[in-house]
Amino acid sequence: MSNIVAIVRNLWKYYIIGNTSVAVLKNVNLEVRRGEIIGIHGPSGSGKSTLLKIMAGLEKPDQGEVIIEGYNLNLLSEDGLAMIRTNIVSYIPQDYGLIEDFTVYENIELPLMLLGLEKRERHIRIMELIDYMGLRGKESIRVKYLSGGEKQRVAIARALTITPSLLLADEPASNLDWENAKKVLELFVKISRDFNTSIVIVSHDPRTLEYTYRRFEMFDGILRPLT
Ligand SMILES: Nc1ncnc2c1ncn2[C@@H]1O[C@H](COP(=O)(O)OP(=O)(O)OP(=O)(O)O)[C@@H](O)[C@H]1O
Repeated sequence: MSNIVAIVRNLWKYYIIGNTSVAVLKNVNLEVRRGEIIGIHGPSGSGKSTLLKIMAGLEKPDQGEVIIEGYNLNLLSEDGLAMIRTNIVSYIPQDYGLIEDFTVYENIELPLMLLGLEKRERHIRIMELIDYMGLRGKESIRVKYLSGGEKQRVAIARALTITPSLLLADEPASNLDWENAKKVLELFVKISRDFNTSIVIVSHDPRTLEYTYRRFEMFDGILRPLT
């Protein structure tokens, strides 16, 4: 197994805004090592979410490439990209990406159904994750009734159903007060230790960087290491 989980090489992305084409990622390069936590800090609109979505195979770059566990995402079909998302990379969107009317249990169950696990196996895995994330007792509560911190923990539990090599977290602490944000960030540290998962956390809050080992700044589409 290679020590490098992901390589982002010479990545460019443009959006048409009004009548003009605007570069939102400008020659972004990044290597993610196994088991490390990378922090990317930058203001709103600097391109952080766009980078994560491209790394998750949810959007395509205009130039450059992303290689995850040896797979060049540019060369994969839609089925291939779906395989990456169900087996290797988990992306946690800023709005958690949960189904608000479903219970905690049902939200965590969905990806396990996609993986084709039997009901009994699903149950064992769901309860393991519920315990791991400190959500015991909340299984049958609909997500819409949970606090922001609890929703974030359900979103992380769902992302962990596959034990990903790479976990991409978009502003995981931004909707939380700092006490709850710290608990979530400590969980990411625990996950990287327990499963050797590589984690990329993007945030506009510089305090988030305290929980990461290698730090970068994104400004106007340019990614630079922070020293
Ligand atoms: N699908 C899209 N179509 C057009 N423009 C887009 C699209 N997605 C993002 N943008 C623009 O690209 C720029 C970068 O957006 P992005 O969401 O990557 O930034 P961000 O750093 O994650 O900010 P935030 O934290 O506010 O989400 C913004 O100016 C945004 O308006």
